[in-house]
Amino acid sequence: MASPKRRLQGLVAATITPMTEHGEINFSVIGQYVDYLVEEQGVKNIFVNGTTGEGLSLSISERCRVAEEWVTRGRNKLDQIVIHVGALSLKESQELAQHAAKIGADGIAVIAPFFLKPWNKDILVNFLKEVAAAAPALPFYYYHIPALTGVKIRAEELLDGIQEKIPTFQGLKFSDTDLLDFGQCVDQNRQRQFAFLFGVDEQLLSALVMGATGAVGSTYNYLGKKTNQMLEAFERKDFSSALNYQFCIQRFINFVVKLGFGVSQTKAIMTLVSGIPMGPPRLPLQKVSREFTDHVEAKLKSLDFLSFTDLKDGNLEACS
Ligand SMILES: CC(=O)N[C@@H]([C@@H](O)[C@H](O)[C@H](O)CO)[C@@H](O)CC(=O)C(=O)O
Repeated sequence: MASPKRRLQGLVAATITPMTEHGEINFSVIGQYVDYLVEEQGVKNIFVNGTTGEGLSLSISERCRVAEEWVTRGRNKLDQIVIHVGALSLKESQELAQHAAKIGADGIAVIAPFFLKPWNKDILVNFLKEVAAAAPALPFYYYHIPALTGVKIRAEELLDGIQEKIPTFQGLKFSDTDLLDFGQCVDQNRQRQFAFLFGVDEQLLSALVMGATGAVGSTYNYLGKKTNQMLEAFERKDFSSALNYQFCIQRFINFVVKLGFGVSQTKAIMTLVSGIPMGPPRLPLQKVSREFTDHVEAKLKSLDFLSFTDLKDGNLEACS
């Protein structure tokens, strides 16, 4: 059975795949990106080639090269690197899983195939099992994101008996707002050392209360430091401060959600906050407008989320 260094916990940044203006992957900034996450955001775990990384919009060879670059650049700097290897084709998924093992990744994750879909739990588990078996030494995570895959099989149902079928099963990345389902995943698996990684950043505090052991998300690329403050407050049982941090983070996410928020916007925000060029997204996603960037920059400043901001006295929006 796979034995990770230790259970994956804390914040995990769902990495962006940096691209050039011509739509090619910009490998040259990944080293700088690793340093930024560790030094500026205090985030030492990453989730590569997922939704935020446009993993499903990359070719198989691009996905392998991106994974390789993160593993190489992250060596001795990052704690854990999980590679998302989900694909519509089982063969491709297995190839990606084998590759992740070969390059020394710390784990693999898989979403449900979403074109020809598994229509019940057993079929989905069989698919996941075949992928996991291609990398028998790597911890395996199921990536539950029903709003995007359209596969609505409840995570709680999926977890029932999963380790008997998939011995390397190590945890769940839960990108959904159904806290009943999430809570029951935790409650029914208390004896197991699974990682319960929540994936809705604006609701993380509620998931911590339910027993989340960590979180994977796009905003930890640039709000990692702030979110870590929330985790620390929660840890020391200072729930009032934890709630203040969550509300502060929500103010920002609520603002961008109203403007229209997704992977393209994440790329633009990360460029703005980190100064590292993330480039445009790949089609079918569209580059954001200049207007969006201007609005977001003003908001980030008002919340004191940009390090170079001079916070004005009496700024009620900023969180301490
Ligand atoms: C649908 C989506 O992209 N959800 C994000 C969240 O981090 C999301 O951006 C955040 O909660 C803001 O809504 C993550 O769950 C996705 C993720 O972890 C990934 O990129 O694999």
